[in-house]
Amino acid sequence: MSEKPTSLDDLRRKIDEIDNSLHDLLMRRTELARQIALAKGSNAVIMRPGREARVLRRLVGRHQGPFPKPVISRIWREIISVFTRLQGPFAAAAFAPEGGSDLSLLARDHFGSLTPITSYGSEMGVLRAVSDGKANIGILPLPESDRGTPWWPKLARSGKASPKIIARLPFAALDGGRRHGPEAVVVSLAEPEESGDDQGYLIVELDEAVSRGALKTLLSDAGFEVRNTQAWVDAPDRPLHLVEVEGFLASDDARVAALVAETDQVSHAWAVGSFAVPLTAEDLANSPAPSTQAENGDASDADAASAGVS
Ligand SMILES: O=C(O)C(=O)C[C@]1(C(=O)O)C=C[C@@H](O)C=C1
Repeated sequence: MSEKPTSLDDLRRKIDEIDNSLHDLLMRRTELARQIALAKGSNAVIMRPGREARVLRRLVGRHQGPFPKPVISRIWREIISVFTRLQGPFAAAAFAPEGGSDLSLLARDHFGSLTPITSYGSEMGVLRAVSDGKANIGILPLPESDRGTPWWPKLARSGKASPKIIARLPFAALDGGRRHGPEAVVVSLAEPEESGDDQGYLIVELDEAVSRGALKTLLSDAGFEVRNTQAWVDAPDRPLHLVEVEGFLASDDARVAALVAETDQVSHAWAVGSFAVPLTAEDLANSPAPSTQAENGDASDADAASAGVS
């Protein structure tokens, strides 16, 4: 004898109960925002990118079932962004040139529906907005995607008003981490924060022409695992190299000072930021879970869920 199906009314009652529980928890979480702001103290940095990455990695890592992981991340990005704004002023400046790649959309996906985002037609405009304190964060194209005059040499300055790279977007792409859309870095006057799986950027100014291979050897002798390098002659006598390295790079990393002190060819070096490594397609793929559609042989919905949303 087949089991009597639960009535639609009963199922909806269960959904109402679950919605109420979720809502109660959200209100309880919100009450903590005020306490968190107090615990940080006045003038503290509100946004903590390392902590945010850890929260998202933990939730995506423990997630089970067909609810798409990129949407789990999206929901928490909304929550975390509201929490950031509940603790103090928080606004973004995004590079969005006319007819070019509009990074304000990427910023909206990551920093939620309510974060004020101002668009700028030039990378320098974004950097200035952050340096002048008009925006807490700036969204810029990946340094390696620069075709004209690159923006990253502007980070090679000392002093407090020089923005640093603190995050990379998208962290959990809605296309399931397949990297089809635009990518960006986030800059801020706040220091980057370790997340447990990071990559760093340093800028190296050389006294003389050094081949890419020789520069890599120099850097690996100084203890860096180099992933990528970009070169730019900022002024006739100022060859700069942007170097992406494995692992977190704090502003006061002793290897950076040692590179200048112990290497004849390097005249200056700056640690210019770090970012939490974004979630990959593998991280964001849903593990197949028993579902009625799958059991009934309707694979299309289950496949769409396991691949993330497109
Ligand atoms: O943990 C903190 O420092 C918080 O402010 C909380 C929280 C969150 O909502 O989880 C919000 C903003 C921070 O960037 C990181 C995390």
